[in-house]
Amino acid sequence: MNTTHSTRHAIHPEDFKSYGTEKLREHFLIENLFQKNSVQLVYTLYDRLIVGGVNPVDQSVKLETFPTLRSENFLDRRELGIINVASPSTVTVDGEVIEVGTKEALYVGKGVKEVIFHPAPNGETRFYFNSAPAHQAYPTKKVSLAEAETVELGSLENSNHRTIRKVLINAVVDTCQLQMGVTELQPGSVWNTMPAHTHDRRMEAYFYFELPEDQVVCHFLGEPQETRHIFVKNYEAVLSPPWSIHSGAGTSNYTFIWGMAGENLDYNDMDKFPITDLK
Ligand SMILES: O=C(O)C(=O)C[C@H](O)C(=O)CO
Ligand SMILES: [Zn+2]
Repeated sequence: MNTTHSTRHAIHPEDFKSYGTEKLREHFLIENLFQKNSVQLVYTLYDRLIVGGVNPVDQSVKLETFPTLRSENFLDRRELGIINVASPSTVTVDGEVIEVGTKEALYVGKGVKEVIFHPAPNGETRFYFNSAPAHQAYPTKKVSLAEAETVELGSLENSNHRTIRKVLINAVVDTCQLQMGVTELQPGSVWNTMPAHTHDRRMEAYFYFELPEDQVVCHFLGEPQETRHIFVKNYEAVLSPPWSIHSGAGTSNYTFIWGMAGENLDYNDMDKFPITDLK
């Protein structure tokens, strides 16, 4: 088996308040997502979203089921959103070879039996993925950046000028509950998702990349009136329960992938907090 998996339990916001650095990192930070020729994944009990990474270097890597799922194939009861965060490469979905360029996305629906990730010719291959329980089979679809719903937010003056590309959202592709996108900070801008928000009906995971190796993002989480922070490095992810804000400030600009699952597919269903009310 080429898969390493672990489980993250859901945390009560009152308990969260007592957590120190080590516990916060243990429960919310996901490190080491890319290990040579393997799938690394975390099964969360936040809407049962799976956060994973695949790093095929010199051999193809198959997405295999694992004991927690108790299903014959990974996607027997799930859907999958993949985003390529390195060189252009290919993924085979039930025998069909699909080219996935850098930052392009691939939605794979429930019922697909075989997903195989292939190394890029230069060996620089990293696929990030999220998977959520699914109750309907929707077709597999590749989504290019040009097909994404794109919005520009923020300003250089407020250090938060960024481009949000909603690649896997219901205006672009049919999904059961998964939504994913790529947000790029412009040079000189370091703040994502400010004003910060929560969305009670969906959990979220943020995955940071294109962050220089010697730089970090200070990611904020917790209820808006009582926040905590985690320092995050390149290729690391942070879980955000529905009651938590998710926002970060980097020591440089960077890119991140957001992925959500839960009660609805309404990206705009979020409660924004005035910056001056955060504590
Ligand atoms: O920079 C941002 O703002 C975001 O990318 C926000 C995410 O899309 C998000 O949190 C959606 O709920
Ligand atoms: Zn959000």
